[in-house]
Amino acid sequence: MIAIIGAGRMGEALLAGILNTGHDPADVLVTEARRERAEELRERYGVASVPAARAAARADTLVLAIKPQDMVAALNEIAASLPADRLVISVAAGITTTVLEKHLAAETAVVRAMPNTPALVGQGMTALAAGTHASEEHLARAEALLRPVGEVLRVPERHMDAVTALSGSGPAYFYLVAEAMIEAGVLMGLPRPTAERLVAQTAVGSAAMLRDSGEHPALLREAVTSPGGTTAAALRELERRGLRSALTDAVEAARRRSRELSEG
Ligand SMILES: NC(=O)C1=CN([C@@H]2O[C@H](COP(=O)(O)OP(=O)(O)OC[C@H]3O[C@@H](n4cnc5c(N)ncnc54)[C@H](O)[C@@H]3O)[C@@H](O)[C@H]2O)C=CC1
Ligand SMILES: O=C(O)[C@@H]1CCC=N1
Repeated sequence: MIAIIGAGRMGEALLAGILNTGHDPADVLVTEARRERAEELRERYGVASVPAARAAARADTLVLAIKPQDMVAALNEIAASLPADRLVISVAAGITTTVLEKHLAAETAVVRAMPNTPALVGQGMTALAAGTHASEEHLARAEALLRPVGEVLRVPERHMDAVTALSGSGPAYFYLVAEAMIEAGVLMGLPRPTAERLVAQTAVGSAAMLRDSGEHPALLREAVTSPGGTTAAALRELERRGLRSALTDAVEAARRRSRELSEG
Protein backbone atom coordinates (compact mmCIF):
# COMPACT_ATOMS: atom_id res chain seq x y z
CA MET A 1 0.00 0.00 0.00
CA ILE A 2 1.28 3.45 -1.01
CA ALA A 3 0.17 6.73 0.60
CA ILE A 4 0.60 10.14 -0.99
CA ILE A 5 0.57 12.78 1.74
CA GLY A 6 -0.25 16.14 0.15
CA ALA A 7 -1.93 15.81 -3.22
CA GLY A 8 -1.30 19.20 -4.79
CA ARG A 9 0.37 19.66 -8.17
CA MET A 10 3.33 17.33 -7.62
CA GLY A 11 1.38 14.84 -5.53
CA GLU A 12 -1.21 14.51 -8.28
CA ALA A 13 1.46 14.15 -10.98
CA LEU A 14 2.95 11.22 -9.02
CA LEU A 15 -0.46 9.77 -8.21
CA ALA A 16 -1.58 9.85 -11.85
CA GLY A 17 1.76 8.51 -13.05
CA ILE A 18 1.68 5.64 -10.55
CA LEU A 19 -1.93 4.73 -11.40
CA ASN A 20 -1.25 4.96 -15.16
CA THR A 21 1.46 2.38 -14.78
CA GLY A 22 -0.65 -0.34 -13.32
CA HIS A 23 -1.14 0.30 -9.60
CA ASP A 24 -4.64 -0.49 -8.43
CA PRO A 25 -6.40 2.62 -6.98
CA ALA A 26 -7.40 0.36 -4.05
CA ASP A 27 -3.68 0.10 -3.14
CA VAL A 28 -3.14 3.86 -3.03
CA LEU A 29 -4.25 6.20 -0.23
CA VAL A 30 -4.25 9.98 -0.32
CA THR A 31 -4.00 12.37 2.62
CA GLU A 32 -4.95 15.87 1.65
CA ALA A 33 -5.55 18.85 3.93
CA ARG A 34 -8.11 20.50 1.59
CA ARG A 35 -11.34 18.56 1.71
CA GLU A 36 -12.59 19.64 -1.76
CA ARG A 37 -9.27 18.67 -3.30
CA ALA A 38 -9.44 15.20 -1.72
CA GLU A 39 -12.95 14.81 -3.14
CA GLU A 40 -11.78 15.91 -6.61
CA LEU A 41 -9.03 13.26 -6.57
CA ARG A 42 -11.42 10.56 -5.39
CA GLU A 43 -13.70 11.34 -8.32
CA ARG A 44 -10.87 11.58 -10.84
CA TYR A 45 -8.80 8.55 -9.78
CA GLY A 46 -10.97 6.46 -7.45
CA VAL A 47 -8.47 6.74 -4.58
CA ALA A 48 -9.55 6.88 -0.94
CA SER A 49 -8.63 9.86 1.19
CA VAL A 50 -7.68 9.17 4.82
CA PRO A 51 -6.23 11.15 7.75
CA ALA A 52 -2.43 11.23 8.00
CA ALA A 53 -2.28 8.92 11.01
CA ARG A 54 -4.33 6.26 9.18
CA ALA A 55 -2.13 6.51 6.08
CA ALA A 56 0.94 6.14 8.28
CA ALA A 57 -0.46 3.04 9.94
CA ARG A 58 -1.62 1.34 6.73
CA ALA A 59 0.83 2.16 3.95
CA ASP A 60 4.26 0.58 3.73
CA THR A 61 5.55 3.46 1.58
CA LEU A 62 4.64 7.07 2.29
CA VAL A 63 5.35 9.80 -0.25
CA LEU A 64 5.39 13.26 1.34
CA ALA A 65 4.48 15.84 -1.31
CA ILE A 66 3.69 18.84 0.86
CA LYS A 67 5.38 22.23 0.82
CA PRO A 68 8.70 22.46 2.66
CA GLN A 69 7.12 25.02 5.02
CA ASP A 70 4.42 22.46 6.05
CA MET A 71 6.79 19.53 6.41
CA VAL A 72 7.53 19.60 10.13
CA ALA A 73 3.81 19.79 11.00
CA ALA A 74 3.08 16.85 8.68
CA LEU A 75 5.95 14.77 10.11
CA ASN A 76 4.60 15.40 13.59
CA GLU A 77 1.16 14.20 12.43
CA ILE A 78 2.46 10.88 11.12
CA ALA A 79 5.37 10.18 13.50
CA ALA A 80 3.35 8.65 16.34
CA SER A 81 1.46 6.18 14.12
CA LEU A 82 4.33 5.19 11.85
CA PRO A 83 5.56 1.62 12.43
CA ALA A 84 9.34 1.27 12.33
CA ASP A 85 9.50 -0.71 9.06
CA ARG A 86 7.97 1.98 6.83
CA LEU A 87 9.71 3.77 3.99
CA VAL A 88 9.23 7.55 3.92
CA ILE A 89 9.97 9.30 0.63
CA SER A 90 9.98 13.12 0.69
CA VAL A 91 9.87 15.13 -2.52
CA ALA A 92 10.06 18.51 -0.76
CA ALA A 93 12.63 20.97 -2.07
CA GLY A 94 15.35 21.78 0.42
CA ILE A 95 14.26 19.39 3.19
CA THR A 96 17.27 17.28 4.11
CA THR A 97 17.16 13.67 5.25
CA THR A 98 18.62 14.89 8.57
CA VAL A 99 15.55 17.08 9.17
CA LEU A 100 13.19 14.28 8.13
CA GLU A 101 14.92 11.78 10.43
CA LYS A 102 14.90 14.21 13.33
CA HIS A 103 11.09 14.34 13.32
CA LEU A 104 10.48 10.61 12.85
CA ALA A 105 11.12 7.63 15.12
CA ALA A 106 14.76 6.56 15.36
CA GLU A 107 15.96 4.41 12.46
CA THR A 108 13.05 5.24 10.12
CA ALA A 109 14.12 4.65 6.52
CA VAL A 110 13.99 7.95 4.66
CA VAL A 111 14.66 8.69 0.99
CA ARG A 112 14.81 12.22 -0.35
CA ALA A 113 13.56 12.47 -3.92
CA MET A 114 13.33 15.29 -6.43
CA PRO A 115 10.88 14.46 -9.21
CA ASN A 116 9.32 16.82 -11.74
CA THR A 117 5.80 17.28 -13.11
CA PRO A 118 6.31 15.41 -16.43
CA ALA A 119 5.91 12.33 -14.17
CA LEU A 120 2.24 12.88 -14.97
CA VAL A 121 2.85 11.62 -18.51
CA GLY A 122 5.50 9.05 -17.64
CA GLN A 123 8.36 11.35 -18.67
CA GLY A 124 9.54 12.49 -15.25
CA MET A 125 13.10 12.83 -14.03
CA THR A 126 13.62 11.89 -10.41
CA ALA A 127 16.83 12.06 -8.41
CA LEU A 128 17.10 10.02 -5.19
CA ALA A 129 19.34 10.26 -2.14
CA ALA A 130 19.23 7.86 0.81
CA GLY A 131 18.96 8.86 4.45
CA THR A 132 21.07 7.28 7.19
CA HIS A 133 18.78 4.27 7.73
CA ALA A 134 17.70 3.64 4.12
CA SER A 135 19.23 0.42 2.86
CA GLU A 136 19.83 -0.67 -0.70
CA GLU A 137 16.48 -2.45 -0.48
CA HIS A 138 14.72 0.80 0.48
CA LEU A 139 16.37 2.69 -2.37
CA ALA A 140 15.37 -0.08 -4.76
CA ARG A 141 11.77 0.20 -3.50
CA ALA A 142 11.76 3.98 -4.06
CA GLU A 143 13.25 3.41 -7.50
CA ALA A 144 10.64 0.76 -8.36
CA LEU A 145 7.87 3.18 -7.38
CA LEU A 146 9.25 6.09 -9.40
CA ARG A 147 10.76 4.28 -12.40
CA PRO A 148 7.37 3.79 -14.12
CA VAL A 149 6.82 7.56 -14.13
CA GLY A 150 10.13 8.42 -15.77
CA GLU A 151 13.88 8.16 -15.34
CA VAL A 152 15.48 7.72 -11.93
CA LEU A 153 19.00 8.68 -10.94
CA ARG A 154 20.74 8.25 -7.60
CA VAL A 155 22.81 11.25 -6.49
CA PRO A 156 24.77 12.18 -3.37
CA GLU A 157 22.52 14.31 -1.15
CA ARG A 158 24.91 17.28 -1.40
CA HIS A 159 23.85 17.60 -5.06
CA MET A 160 20.12 17.77 -4.31
CA ASP A 161 19.85 21.58 -4.31
CA ALA A 162 21.49 21.76 -7.74
CA VAL A 163 19.29 18.91 -9.00
CA THR A 164 16.22 20.77 -7.73
CA ALA A 165 17.34 23.87 -9.64
CA LEU A 166 17.90 21.94 -12.88
CA SER A 167 15.36 19.14 -13.23
CA GLY A 168 12.89 19.92 -10.42
CA SER A 169 12.21 23.49 -11.54
CA GLY A 170 13.47 22.89 -15.08
CA PRO A 171 10.12 22.21 -16.76
CA ALA A 172 9.05 25.76 -15.85
CA TYR A 173 12.03 27.21 -17.76
CA PHE A 174 11.10 25.27 -20.89
CA TYR A 175 7.43 26.27 -20.54
CA LEU A 176 8.39 29.94 -20.28
CA VAL A 177 10.42 29.65 -23.48
CA ALA A 178 7.51 27.84 -25.17
CA GLU A 179 5.06 30.49 -24.02
CA ALA A 180 7.25 33.30 -25.38
CA MET A 181 7.69 31.50 -28.72
CA ILE A 182 3.93 30.95 -29.06
CA GLU A 183 3.27 34.65 -28.38
CA ALA A 184 5.91 35.57 -30.96
CA GLY A 185 4.11 33.39 -33.49
CA VAL A 186 0.80 35.07 -32.69
CA LEU A 187 2.48 38.48 -32.99
CA MET A 188 3.56 37.52 -36.52
CA GLY A 189 -0.04 36.65 -37.38
CA LEU A 190 -0.16 32.88 -36.97
CA PRO A 191 -3.43 31.49 -35.60
CA ARG A 192 -2.86 30.58 -31.91
CA PRO A 193 -3.58 26.83 -32.35
CA THR A 194 -1.07 26.75 -35.22
CA ALA A 195 1.60 28.51 -33.13
CA GLU A 196 0.93 26.16 -30.19
CA ARG A 197 1.21 23.05 -32.34
CA LEU A 198 4.40 24.24 -34.05
CA VAL A 199 6.07 25.04 -30.73
CA ALA A 200 4.93 21.94 -28.83
CA GLN A 201 6.10 19.50 -31.50
CA THR A 202 9.36 21.43 -31.96
CA ALA A 203 9.96 21.08 -28.21
CA VAL A 204 9.16 17.35 -28.26
CA GLY A 205 11.38 16.71 -31.30
CA SER A 206 14.27 18.75 -29.93
CA ALA A 207 14.03 17.02 -26.55
CA ALA A 208 13.97 13.57 -28.17
CA MET A 209 17.12 14.38 -30.17
CA LEU A 210 18.81 15.82 -27.10
CA ARG A 211 18.13 12.69 -25.10
CA ASP A 212 18.54 10.02 -27.77
CA SER A 213 21.13 11.18 -30.33
CA GLY A 214 24.10 11.17 -27.96
CA GLU A 215 25.23 14.48 -29.54
CA HIS A 216 26.24 17.54 -27.55
CA PRO A 217 23.54 20.27 -27.71
CA ALA A 218 26.04 22.64 -29.33
CA LEU A 219 26.38 20.22 -32.27
CA LEU A 220 22.62 19.80 -32.58
CA ARG A 221 22.30 23.58 -32.61
CA GLU A 222 25.01 23.90 -35.28
CA ALA A 223 23.11 21.49 -37.49
CA VAL A 224 20.13 23.87 -37.46
CA THR A 225 22.25 26.95 -38.11
CA SER A 226 22.71 27.37 -41.88
CA PRO A 227 25.44 29.84 -42.90
CA GLY A 228 23.92 33.27 -43.41
CA GLY A 229 20.51 31.87 -42.50
CA THR A 230 17.57 32.51 -40.21
CA THR A 231 18.78 30.62 -37.13
CA ALA A 232 22.11 32.50 -37.00
CA ALA A 233 20.14 35.76 -37.02
CA ALA A 234 17.97 34.58 -34.12
CA LEU A 235 20.87 33.17 -32.09
CA ARG A 236 22.79 36.45 -32.37
CA GLU A 237 19.81 38.19 -30.70
CA LEU A 238 19.58 35.58 -27.95
CA GLU A 239 23.31 35.85 -27.20
CA ARG A 240 23.26 39.66 -27.39
CA ARG A 241 20.44 39.70 -24.82
CA GLY A 242 22.27 37.32 -22.54
CA LEU A 243 20.05 34.22 -22.62
CA ARG A 244 22.97 32.05 -21.51
CA SER A 245 23.90 34.12 -18.47
CA ALA A 246 20.23 34.73 -17.62
CA LEU A 247 19.76 30.95 -17.43
CA THR A 248 22.93 30.48 -15.38
CA ASP A 249 21.78 33.14 -12.90
CA ALA A 250 18.26 31.68 -12.82
CA VAL A 251 19.46 28.17 -12.02
CA GLU A 252 21.79 29.50 -9.32
CA ALA A 253 18.91 31.49 -7.81
CA ALA A 254 16.83 28.30 -7.65
CA ARG A 255 19.66 26.45 -5.91
CA ARG A 256 20.05 29.32 -3.45
CA ARG A 257 16.32 29.20 -2.69
CA SER A 258 16.47 25.42 -2.18
CA ARG A 259 19.29 25.97 0.35
CA GLU A 260 17.28 28.69 2.10
CA LEU A 261 14.32 26.32 2.39
CA SER A 262 16.57 23.82 4.15
CA GLU A 263 17.32 26.47 6.77
CA GLY A 264 13.59 26.65 7.62
N1 LIG B 1 5.45 21.30 -8.34
C1 LIG B 1 6.60 20.77 -8.75
O1 LIG B 1 6.97 20.82 -9.93
C2 LIG B 1 7.50 20.07 -7.78
C3 LIG B 1 7.25 20.12 -6.42
N2 LIG B 1 8.09 19.46 -5.56
C4 LIG B 1 7.83 19.51 -4.12
O2 LIG B 1 6.54 18.96 -3.90
C5 LIG B 1 5.96 19.57 -2.77
C6 LIG B 1 4.56 20.04 -3.11
O3 LIG B 1 4.65 21.05 -4.12
P1 LIG B 1 3.38 21.42 -5.00
O4 LIG B 1 2.65 20.17 -5.35
O5 LIG B 1 3.87 22.31 -6.06
O6 LIG B 1 2.52 22.25 -3.91
P2 LIG B 1 0.95 22.31 -3.73
O7 LIG B 1 0.70 23.47 -2.82
O8 LIG B 1 0.28 22.24 -5.06
O9 LIG B 1 0.60 20.96 -2.94
C7 LIG B 1 0.75 20.76 -1.57
C8 LIG B 1 -0.50 20.05 -1.06
O10 LIG B 1 -0.29 19.59 0.27
C9 LIG B 1 -1.50 19.78 1.02
N3 LIG B 1 -1.11 19.76 2.43
C10 LIG B 1 -0.46 20.70 3.15
N4 LIG B 1 -0.25 20.27 4.41
C11 LIG B 1 -0.75 19.02 4.48
C12 LIG B 1 -0.82 18.04 5.51
N5 LIG B 1 -0.29 18.26 6.74
N6 LIG B 1 -1.39 16.85 5.23
C13 LIG B 1 -1.93 16.62 4.00
N7 LIG B 1 -1.91 17.51 3.00
C14 LIG B 1 -1.31 18.69 3.22
C15 LIG B 1 -2.05 21.07 0.47
O11 LIG B 1 -3.43 21.19 0.72
C16 LIG B 1 -1.73 20.95 -1.03
O12 LIG B 1 -2.76 20.33 -1.76
C17 LIG B 1 6.87 20.71 -2.34
O13 LIG B 1 7.61 20.30 -1.22
C18 LIG B 1 7.78 20.92 -3.54
O14 LIG B 1 9.07 21.33 -3.13
C19 LIG B 1 9.15 18.71 -5.99
C20 LIG B 1 9.42 18.62 -7.31
C21 LIG B 1 8.67 19.32 -8.33
O1 LIG C 1 9.18 25.55 -7.04
C1 LIG C 1 9.43 24.71 -6.16
O2 LIG C 1 9.84 25.06 -5.04
C2 LIG C 1 9.25 23.24 -6.47
C3 LIG C 1 10.52 22.45 -6.29
C4 LIG C 1 10.97 22.09 -7.67
C5 LIG C 1 9.86 22.50 -8.53
N1 LIG C 1 8.92 23.08 -7.86
